[in-house]
Amino acid sequence: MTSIDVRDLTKEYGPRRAVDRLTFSVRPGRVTGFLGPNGAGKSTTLRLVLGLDRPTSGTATIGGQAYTALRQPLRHVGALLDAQAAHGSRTGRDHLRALAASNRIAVRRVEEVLAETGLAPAARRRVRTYSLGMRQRLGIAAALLGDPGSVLLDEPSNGLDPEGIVWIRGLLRRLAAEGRTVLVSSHLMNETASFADHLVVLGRGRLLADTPMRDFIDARVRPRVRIRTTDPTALTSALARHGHDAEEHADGHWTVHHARVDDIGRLLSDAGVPLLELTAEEGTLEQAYLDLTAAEAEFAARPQEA
Ligand SMILES: Nc1ncnc2c1ncn2[C@@H]1O[C@H](COP(=O)(O)OP(=O)(O)OP(=O)(O)O)[C@@H](O)[C@H]1O
Repeated sequence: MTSIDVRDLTKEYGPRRAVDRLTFSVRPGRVTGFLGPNGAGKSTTLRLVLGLDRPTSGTATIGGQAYTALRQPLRHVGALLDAQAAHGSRTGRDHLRALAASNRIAVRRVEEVLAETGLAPAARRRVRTYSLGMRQRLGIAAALLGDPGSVLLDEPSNGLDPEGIVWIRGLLRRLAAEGRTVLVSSHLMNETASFADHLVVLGRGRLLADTPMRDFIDARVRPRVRIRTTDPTALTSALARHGHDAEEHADGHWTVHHARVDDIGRLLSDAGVPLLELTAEEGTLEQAYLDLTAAEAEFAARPQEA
């Protein structure tokens, strides 16, 4: 299966560097979340990978080849960049049939992707009558039409209802499990956390992180433990003996910061503290992402302060 390789990629629009010497690889068999604040350069990078724009310098390849060098590119890479791209006066089925014909894709694939994206009942309707969520599904159907080894999706959950969001999550996981290369940009952290294995994070055109999602979170958010007990005195003294501080909350539960549930559970058990609840509070992707981008903003602000 194919990797997407971005090497020293730079794109300047006049004096503005939208993408700045970016190097990363998107590997097959996992879902890579593509994150970064507004204007970080995600869409520009996707456009460069898809040959829709020319880099100022550097390269972006899919399975070692530039997109523009691929014969029948939809068979190699499927992309959803702009769900509004389909012609409003065509039916969903005709839109996909036209795409299949111009890319020498078997027409049976049209029915397969209509079924896969849940659009079969709406296939005879004109695209202009589609809701935002249906257009999004049509864009995803088009991306899957050529049964591609790589899939690039820009904000695929956009406009989808809760059922659609659950569906896209399963679809992304399945595409990765089939060995495909899956890159998904999103601003929704909870959503990204539900499907991504790996993250590539940009800030002001540069690479801020390229790491497994679990490592990304663990490196930035210290774990906490949530406790409820019938004996707060025994709890706080047992914790204090081991150098832990506990914070009490209005509803009576306690938080031990910077601590692992296994360690706290063991020491409270040894001390005979009666427990009603003992829960690991793992860091979230949102906390870790905000921590990284805040640090980046601080770094950006420093030269101006000097
Ligand atoms: N065609 C263009 N002409 C001039 N500047 C552009 C063009 N396309 C993008 N830019 C600029 O490049 C930078 C990166 O934009 P880009 O759209 O790639 O970011 P993004 O990470 O996708 O943002 P968002 O999350 O808002 O979609 C921004 O400063 C943007 O204004």
